[in-house]
Amino acid sequence: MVRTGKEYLESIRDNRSIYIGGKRVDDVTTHPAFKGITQTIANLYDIASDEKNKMIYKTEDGTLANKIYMIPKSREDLRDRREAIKTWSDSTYGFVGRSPDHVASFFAGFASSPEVFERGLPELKDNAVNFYKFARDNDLYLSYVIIPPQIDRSKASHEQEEKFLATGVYEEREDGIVIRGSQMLGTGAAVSNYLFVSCITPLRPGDETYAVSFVVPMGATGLKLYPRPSYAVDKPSTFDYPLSTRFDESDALVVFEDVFIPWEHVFIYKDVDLVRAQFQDTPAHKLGNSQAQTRFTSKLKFVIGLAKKIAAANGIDKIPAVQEKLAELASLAATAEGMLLASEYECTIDKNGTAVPNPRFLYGIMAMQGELYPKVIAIFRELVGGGVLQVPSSFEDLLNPETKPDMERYIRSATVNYEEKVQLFKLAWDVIGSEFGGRHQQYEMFYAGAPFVAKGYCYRNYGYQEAEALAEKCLNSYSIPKELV
Ligand SMILES: Cc1cc2nc3c(=O)[nH]c(=O)nc-3n(C[C@H](O)[C@H](O)[C@H](O)COP(=O)(O)OP(=O)(O)OC[C@H]3O[C@@H](n4cnc5c(N)ncnc54)[C@H](O)[C@@H]3O)c2cc1C
Repeated sequence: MVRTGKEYLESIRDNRSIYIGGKRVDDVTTHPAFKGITQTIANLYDIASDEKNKMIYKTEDGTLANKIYMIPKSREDLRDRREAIKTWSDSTYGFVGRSPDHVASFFAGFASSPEVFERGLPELKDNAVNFYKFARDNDLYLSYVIIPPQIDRSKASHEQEEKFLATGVYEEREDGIVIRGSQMLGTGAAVSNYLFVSCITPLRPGDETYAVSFVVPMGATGLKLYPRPSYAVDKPSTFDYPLSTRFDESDALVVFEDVFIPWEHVFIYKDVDLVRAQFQDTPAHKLGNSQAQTRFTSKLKFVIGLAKKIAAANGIDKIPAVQEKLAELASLAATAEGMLLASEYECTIDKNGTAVPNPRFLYGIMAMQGELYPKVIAIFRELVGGGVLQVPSSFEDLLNPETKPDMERYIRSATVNYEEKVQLFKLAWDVIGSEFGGRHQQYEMFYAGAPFVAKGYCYRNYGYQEAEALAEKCLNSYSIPKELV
């Protein structure tokens, strides 16, 4: 089944506990902090359920599902899956990081490797695959929190001041477990159906209480979300803040106040090594991050397109020095896209027959992302100049008969009229200068772990043998001369 937007909106009216501005949110689909993003996600589901967008596939079990859940079996499948993901990311211009395709990709990776979960408790071994099928066949929106809260990073979870600061097992019962503690950072969690909870940060011996992996419906009793301030509220209009008002997916601290999780929703129980293995010994992390790079590629293209249009509007695009800056932007975007395509072209087929993106290129671009995106934004910032601030406070100044003539006369452009100019520059500000834009720099630097973590993936996955063999070959091709000259 592939859901429509309306079905998605109905599915998230479940009395979930979200606190914002000191109050509990009544209905996430109508609250001003979430209305924009829920409409955006609903639109994604409408796109996917429309056959002409080619986002539906036949699963291994003969059901019809959204391609975001596909387990790719070949390079062609990877391409097909990427094109589906791109259809979504182009529709949000890459500004919704944790759209439903992100965690769905992780679950496709889990389900492709059932033998990894067989290493754990026998009674739990089928749960990840069963939940994958349930999520796939109901086209669910999954989000995740897989990082312990930022308290004292020099200490393991079991060494913190209190036992249940990070999410852990408080009680084991016959029918399931009781979870207490908190986890960060639930992007999109407020508007998703289920939350996947685990820990991707390396756990240490003694951390067994925290070495779990499970899912929980967003409406579960005791599950509480504390989102950061919304960037969508109090904005005059979408014309004034085109991205903030529609794509603010929200990030939230998640608190578990003794939340009951039935065994069928538990995939890993008190197993430090298996918690690591679910991400690294299955294709989950690679499929999830190839989704992320597809989205990132859409975003870079969008920013570069906007930069080009703004340069033309200001009549600076004919200046060779400006063309050089536009070329620098283009080369950065082409590098990211090229690495994504290379990871697909150079994929490998694992022992389960799953096509896995090549980690050399996938983690190669992820390791650069923390510097690449801020660099793109810095160049864009330089190109737009003060134009982003030489705009009226709201669209109403373009309509008011007292102010409109001044707008028409003084907000001019080499190539576009005053309305188009204001529209262009307000969009640019939402990329580089609004709170939403600032959060996006933080997002691109941290969503897959801190920059040193992303570089660690690159270090471990480059495959230095080939490079070292070349260096060795060169070293062996000469030696100290036998005689003095
Ligand atoms: C906008 C946004 C959205 C996010 N969405 C999600 C989400 O949906 N789900 C989720 O689970 N997580 C999410 N995250 C959380 C993200 O995964 C974490 O921010 C990330 O793992 C880094 O952890 P941290 O923020 O605690 O940084 P820390 O680990 O505290 O690191 C901060 C800085 O400390 C320094 N540092 C710390 N340790 C070391 C070290 N060992 N060596 C060298 N330097 C070090 C580095 O300079 C590092 O950049 C999101 C983060 C952001 C910013």
